[in-house]
Amino acid sequence: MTIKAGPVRISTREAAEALIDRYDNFLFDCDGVIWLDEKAIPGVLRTIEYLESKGKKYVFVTNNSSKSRSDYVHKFAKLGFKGITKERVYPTCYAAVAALKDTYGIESGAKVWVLGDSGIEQELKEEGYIPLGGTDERLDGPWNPNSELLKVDPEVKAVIVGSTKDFNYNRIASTLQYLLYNNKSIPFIGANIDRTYPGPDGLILPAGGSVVNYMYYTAHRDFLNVGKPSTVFLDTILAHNEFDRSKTLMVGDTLYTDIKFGNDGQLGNGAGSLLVLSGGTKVSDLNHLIQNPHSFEDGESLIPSYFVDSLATLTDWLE
Ligand SMILES: C[C@H](OP(=O)(O)O)C(=O)O
Ligand SMILES: [Mg+2]
Repeated sequence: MTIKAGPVRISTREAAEALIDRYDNFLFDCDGVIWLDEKAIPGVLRTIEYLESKGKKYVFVTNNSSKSRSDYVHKFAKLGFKGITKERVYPTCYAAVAALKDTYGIESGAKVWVLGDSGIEQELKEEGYIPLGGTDERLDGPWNPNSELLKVDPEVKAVIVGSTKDFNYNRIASTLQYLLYNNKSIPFIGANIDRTYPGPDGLILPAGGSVVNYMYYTAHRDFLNVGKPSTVFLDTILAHNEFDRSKTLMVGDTLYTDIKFGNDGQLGNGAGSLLVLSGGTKVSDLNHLIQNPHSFEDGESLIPSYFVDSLATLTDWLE
């Protein structure tokens, strides 16, 4: 299947070289770009090492809030990536905690209700916040209408909802109490809008956006999305790393998070998004978007500047 117009397919050595020459800094999405669940995508490590040898700078940006930055450092090391420190990993659990202070002025020491995995709890503790809910074992098991955790702690200052596989009725019901409390006045931070993520062997799995949107629907109130495609998140990452926006490329496998993130953020002077086809988006999805951009919300902002089969393909030509 061929693409009719729009993004440039990187399919030759010259095109790969020109692409890499054009950018100094790379933002890499993780699920579907670097790994599929616990397995690295073959050849990706080689590409990262190649970029490193060319003096390129890079960081990782993931909407998966289940793991903290320290957990991700371990995951990278386990998969053979060298020298990936905490400062180079931006999961949305980190972004959610940053938003407490930066967006809502909530000081450390405050209690925060969590519907999500330990990544959020760990990042909260690191900044001196007190997580409630989250992985608390009293929320495991069958529905308990007498649970003490259905009573709102009035000291809770915010609710963070993100990715979790432990999404059960006790957790939903307790979280709902906080989201409705005091005329819905407690800030509601969403750490993920992804509907699905690509698992191994082509399996498509529900992602954290399904959890966040469940709470959005049942509480009937909006949330602040702190993850991709938030331009606030992008600006923070660029500022931390002193990356020149015009020399930065976003590499991702999802159109409405990664590609929109690069496009809305005006990376690469308006040409700073590279779609890889190793994750959740197939060439037929891209074709469909290009042919019918107006049937998608803000469709133009989803079209990548470039696309390539996989990050690994770039170095297949270059070495
Ligand atoms: C899909 C997403 O992860 P990312 O692709 O942003 O690493 C997620 O796991 O919700
Ligand atoms: Mg991805």
